[in-house]
Amino acid sequence: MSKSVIVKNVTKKYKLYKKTSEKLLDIILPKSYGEDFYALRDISFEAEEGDIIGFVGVNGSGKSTLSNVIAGVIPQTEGTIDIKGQASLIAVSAGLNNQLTGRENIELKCLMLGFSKKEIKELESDIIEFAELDKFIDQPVKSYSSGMKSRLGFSISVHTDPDVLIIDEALSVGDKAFADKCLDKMNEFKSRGKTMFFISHSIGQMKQFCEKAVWLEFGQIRMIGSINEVIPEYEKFLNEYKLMSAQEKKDFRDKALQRQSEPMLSL
Ligand SMILES: Nc1ncnc2c1ncn2[C@@H]1O[C@H](COP(=O)(O)OP(=O)(O)OP(=O)(O)O)[C@@H](O)[C@H]1O
Repeated sequence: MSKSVIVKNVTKKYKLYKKTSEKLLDIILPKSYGEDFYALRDISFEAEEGDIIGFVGVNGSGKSTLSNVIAGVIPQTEGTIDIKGQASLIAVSAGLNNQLTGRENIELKCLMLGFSKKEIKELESDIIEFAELDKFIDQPVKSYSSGMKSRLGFSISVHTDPDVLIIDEALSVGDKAFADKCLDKMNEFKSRGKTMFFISHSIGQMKQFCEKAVWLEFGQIRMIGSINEVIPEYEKFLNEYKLMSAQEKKDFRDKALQRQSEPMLSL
């Protein structure tokens, strides 16, 4: 098997400012203003062709940030990501221009991926049919429900045949029938040996679909392995986490963030 995605020492740092003036000072003065916040810290793992990897973790653990960084939607602050081929992100709000119609979004996304006008015309009807948008396809996307946006995003992504597919909570907003249709399409991709990353708060969907899992905790990898190893440990943690009081959750989070902000030791 050959490697399709290599994520090496990836860190994503944000600056948190208390006021806009702090942000301005940070830009114009050499002294640093604002507080560093690590949404991802020193993430490394590799995926093989045909791997289906689930990202799990409680809210704010960095799943979407990691998806966006792998898809090239946002840049990492440090580290490298090597991808064999083209990656495509499917997320509820990803990649659609709200001012354009559904049809214009199809054209724009396909043009950006290097398809010719003729190829786009050939793909268009399949994309619209799969997305079940019918007459709404010529309405601006800003008038779409979150389910409609998700269906359009999913349909464009799967029909442009990416090598690496990243699905971030995109199935959670549609209805069951559409989710089943998407799962069928994802299974087709799986049988064709594509690499996929899958994020869902549904542990059932994770177990059904993924073979491996990366458990993120406040921007760092807590565990990585087969789905059968990681999910039981994650569920055990979730049961304990759910029982924590708001203060205990805050202490747990503060401790993790404290560990995270300590300087990293290099080996
Ligand atoms: N643009 C930004 N500026 C500052 N902090 C950000 C930014 N985007 C994300 N973060 C922070 O990074 C952390 C990770 O966020 P992310 O959305 O990746 O988590 P998640 O695991 O996908 O959460 P959820 O399950 O709620 O979707 C959060 O604490 C979030 O507040």
